[in-house]
Order: sequence, then C-alpha cells, then structure tokens
Amino acid sequence: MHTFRRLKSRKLLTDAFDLLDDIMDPRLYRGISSESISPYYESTASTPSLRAPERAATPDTMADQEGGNVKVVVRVRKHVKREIERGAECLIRMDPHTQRTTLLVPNDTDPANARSNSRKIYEEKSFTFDKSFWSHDETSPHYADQSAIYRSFGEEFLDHNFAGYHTCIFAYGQTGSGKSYTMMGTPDAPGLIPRTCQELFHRIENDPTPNTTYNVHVSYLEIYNEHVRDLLASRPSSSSGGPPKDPAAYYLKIRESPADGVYIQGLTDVAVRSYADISRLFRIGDANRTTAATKMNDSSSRSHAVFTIHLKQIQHSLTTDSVIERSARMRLVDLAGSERAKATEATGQRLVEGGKINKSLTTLGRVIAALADPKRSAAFTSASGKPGKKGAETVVVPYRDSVLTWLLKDSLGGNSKTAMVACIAPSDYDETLSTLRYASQAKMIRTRATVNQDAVSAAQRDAQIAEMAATIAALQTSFHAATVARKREEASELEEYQKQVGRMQRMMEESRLVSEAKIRSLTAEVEELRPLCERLRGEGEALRRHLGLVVGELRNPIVLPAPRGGELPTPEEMGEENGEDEKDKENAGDAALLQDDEGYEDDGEDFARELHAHAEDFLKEIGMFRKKVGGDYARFGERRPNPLAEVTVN
Ligand SMILES: Nc1ncnc2c1ncn2[C@@H]1O[C@H](COP(=O)(O)OP(=O)(O)OP(=O)(O)O)[C@@H](O)[C@H]1O
Repeated sequence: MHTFRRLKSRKLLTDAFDLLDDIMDPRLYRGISSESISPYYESTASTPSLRAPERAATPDTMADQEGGNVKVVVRVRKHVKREIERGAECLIRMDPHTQRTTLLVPNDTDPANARSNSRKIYEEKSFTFDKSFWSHDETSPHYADQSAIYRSFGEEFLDHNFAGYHTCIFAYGQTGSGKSYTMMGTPDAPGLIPRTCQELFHRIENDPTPNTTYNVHVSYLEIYNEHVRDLLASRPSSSSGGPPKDPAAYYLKIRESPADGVYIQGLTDVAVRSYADISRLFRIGDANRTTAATKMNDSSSRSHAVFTIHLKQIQHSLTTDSVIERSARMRLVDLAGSERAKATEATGQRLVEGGKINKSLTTLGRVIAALADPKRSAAFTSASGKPGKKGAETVVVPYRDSVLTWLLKDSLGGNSKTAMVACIAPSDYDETLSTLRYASQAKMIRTRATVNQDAVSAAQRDAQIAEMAATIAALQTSFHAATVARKREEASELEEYQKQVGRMQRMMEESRLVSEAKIRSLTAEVEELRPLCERLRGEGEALRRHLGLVVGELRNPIVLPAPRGGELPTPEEMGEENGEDEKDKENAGDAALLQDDEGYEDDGEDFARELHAHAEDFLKEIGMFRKKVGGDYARFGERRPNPLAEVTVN
C-alpha cells in the first residue's frame, strides 16, 4: 500500500512538472517577445547529465532515438538596404500554426523578379517544415529572433549531445540569405554557435553531481576552393608579411579510418575550459576565414566553415566503482551561399570561388537526393529497425565527390542527429524556390544516431590502465633504444665524415706536391730553352736584315758596261760613248736591265716571303709554348713569375 502511494505521488509530480514546463514555454505566448521572457543563456532544460543516463537506459526511448529524420527549419530574414532601395516586395508567407511556408508569385515591379523578360512560369508554392521562422518583420507577434531559434532546436540538440549523441546543424541558402547571421550572429545578437557554447559551459558549471568530469575540445576549419584549412592554426606568411605565396602549405588532408570515420589529419584541436576560451577561438577563426564583398553581400563567406565541439563526460560511480564515458560531437556548419554569377557580378577570383561553392553545393544536393531516396529509406526502416544491406547497396551516395560531403558523411547519413536551417531572402523567387526544394528533400533523410557510451567496470578500467601503462613502458623502452641507436648511427656517420675529410685533405696535398714538381720541371725546361730562343731571335733578326739588303740591292743594282775586246774601256772612251749615243744606249740598256731586274725582283720577293713565313711559324711555335707554360702556372696556382713571360719574340 505504501509503495503504491509512493508510485502514485511520483506520477502526479511528474505530470505536474510536465504541465509547468508547458505553461512556462515562451513559444506558446504570442505577442510576447521570447527575448523578454528569458535571456538566451537561461536554458529551460534541466541538467542533461542527470537525466541522460535514464534516457539512454530506457529501451523504448532508445528505440525512438535510434532512427530519425533530418530536422528541417526555414528562416526568412528581413529586407536589407539593397532590397529596400529597390523597393522589393516580400514573397514569403509563414503560418505559425501549421509551420507552412508559402512562396508567392512576384509582381512585375521588382526588377530582380521581373516576369516580363522571362518565359518562366511563376506559381505559388507551399512547403511544410519542422519549423518556419518568421524573422522578416520585428513588429510581428511571430517574429523569431536569435534566441527563439536557439531555444527551438539548438537547445534540444545540446540535450542530445549531453545524452551522448553526435549532432550536426548546418545552414543552407543562397548568398546573403542570413546563414552566417543565424549560425554565428553578431556581438549584439549572437547566433546558434555562441549560444550553444555558452549554454554548454553553463550546464557544465552548474552540474550538481561531483562525480562527473567534462572534457571539451573544439576545432574550426573552412573548406575553401575544395581545400581544408585550419582556422585555428597560425598561418605561415611570406617574408614580406603578406599571405604566403604557396597557400597549399597549410591545406590539410582528409582521411577515413574504420575506427575514427572521416577526420582531418593534423587539425588543431584545442581543449577549452570556459566560454571565454571559446570566444577567443571564435575571434581567431573568424579573422582567418575567407570572406569578401560581393554585389549580393558586403561580407560574403567564400568558404564552408565547420565548427566542431567534442564533449566527453566521464561519470564515476562510487558505489559500483565503474566509469561511464559518453562522447558526443557537435558539428555547426555555416555553408557558403549558392550564387549566380550574373547576380553577384563576380569576376576573377570571386568567380572561381563561386564556381567551387556551387559545385560542392550541387554535390551536397545529390547526396541529399540519394539519402532521401525511398529505396534507401526503406532499407533503413526494415522490420528489424536496422539498415538493410541490400537496399543500401542499390543507392550509391556520392559522398566523395566533394570535400564538404565527404567530411559531413557521418552527419548526413550516419551516426548523427542532424538539422538543416534553410535560410531564405524575402524577395528572390528563383533562389528561394530552389532552397525550399532542397530543404524539402533533406526532410526525407533518415540518420541512425546511437548513443556513444562506454560503461567500464572498475576491474576492466584497472586492466585498461595496466594495459596502457605496459604500452607506455614499451614505447619508452623502444624510444630509448631508438635514441641510443640514433646516437650510435650519428657517431658512425661522423666518423665516416671525418674519414672522408682526411682522405680529401691527403688527396689535395698529393696533388699540390705533383703540381710543384711539374712547375719545377717546366721552369728548368724553359731555362734550358732560353739560350736557344735568344739565338733563334738573333738569327731571325740577321735574316731579316739580310733580306732587306738583298731586296734593296735587287731594286737598285750597280750596272757595269761590258768590256770591248776583252779590255776595260778608258774613262774618256766611256765619256765619248756616253756623249755620242748616250741617250739611245742609256735607253736601250735601261729597258734590258728593267726586263732582267723584274725577274730578279720576283725571285727576291719569293725568297723574302718564304723567309717571312718561316719566321712567322717560328714565332707561332714560341707563342704556343709560352701559352702552355702560362696555362700550367695558372692550373697549379703557383705565383712565381712565368720564366717565359720575359721571352718576347718580334
Ligand atoms: N534574421 C536577420 N535579421 C536581421 N538581419 C539579418 C538577418 N539575417 C541576415 N541579416 C543580414 O543580412 C545580411 C546577409 O546575411 P549573412 O551574411 O548572414 O548572409 P549569408 O547567407 O551568410 O551570405 P553568404 O553566403 O554570402 O556568406 C547581413 O547584413 C546580415 O546582418
């Protein structure tokens, strides 16, 4: 009887608490700003670390949590300056009761949606989502501010993390539709990521159970032009202080292993102890993120940003001396916006970025389509509740076609509870229709979230610790052995090096000695040749002089008259003859002599030329010899004067 009363009163209490929860839920009050009811950091959830073990342990709740569709919410932002200036109309209607979002047919006044220039058919389209957030008009009673977004599903997802589930929230939408505003927000209106982190530490700090230890790690990366970049690592800069010439220097590799799934090799993973630690990392990461002004957005994200929080809870039970470890990973993704080059008027680098962004978003669309395929869904909801292998095989999911989908593989189709925030601009028919269709398809995806929990008894833990200690000892031993071996290796390398240096020195000394000997023998040879050279030079001079005389004599010969009757003529006779026929004879004799003289001259010049050629050859030989001796001097580095330098030959 006593037990029955106790159970009944516990049931009554639970009902009363549920009723109180409903009454206190600000979302049920229209016209009252949710912000005014509760500041964003005040959670309505009880400390999950207390209730999570109960949830995880209850079989029926487990069954409920294992399978689940991707949660899809849509948010429409208010008009921005550019839209107000062009007098854009709002094409979105949202029904807060049915969560229905309707896209209206634009009129022809807005040039961005002008129908007159297009043959497209514009129709009113309606979609129903898990939640439709009206953030267009602040004066509306249904206005959803940043706090309302967080409380609606951010808080619920944090509950899942404390329960040991991996989660992922990603914002999708065209450029300038409000993704970064929703995910990161501004200092005055923080978005989902800072609110989640603040609430995380709020819960940890207010956990009344002393036996739970929390371990929080965060990483922040961006996927830019299909490359992974660590946003928390200091980037190598060029010598001038600007961005490095080779940005590939800080691209990270994406890997996959059976134990860890998809992961980024070498990504900075920072342990954080408070919200202040995290907000410092936000500042570093946001400063490193690639953004640029485009025509559609003054600060457009040119990359997909992925902020990941790893939460580990280690609960130690004093009564059973056992340990429960629960690990959860929260992925908060701010995707780059889809964009049309015509609308953004992008050129150059912006155009390349836009192309890569669109390509990866198209792959994300194909992955979503494959995951949402009814054949695949049927396979996952087979009678056993387990994924049917046959069905899964028939649908190929192209995860590996882009870095984004490969990285989000687990979040999209695996062990994760996932939500998509579809952000829409209020006055862009085409882009909004495309986003709503995308979101509508994502609603059909089923993931297979499981609690990531390990229960370890004291004995098992002791065994694990002993095993780890043995591994560490073995590692230390092998490290020590490796160090000793390394040192030995280094010593033998040094010895070998010294040997080589000695060998080289010896060889240099030997070649120096050889050179000296060569120089000595060449000098002696030159000294020996010097008199010969002198003599030859003298002979050359004499020959030249002789030749000059011979040529001169031949040119101006001394002519003697021929003796008559064998006697020499008297001077008188010579004079008479000269006086009488002087002119004629002289002329005749001159002509004859000239004839002969010409013959002499030819012979003499030939002879002179021959002599000259000999002399030239001789000079050449001496010149070559001098060069050779000079070359040897240069080669052997001897600085003594070249003995042949002074031997000059004309
Ligand atoms: N709900 C909102 N309330 C008020 N202003 C908003 C809201 N959503 C977006 N904005 C404003 O709209 C502009 C564009 O938003 P945001 O930068 O978040 O777009 P985005 O989708 O991230 O764009 P991109 O893909 O180009 O990075 C910003 O000036 C932002 O402050």
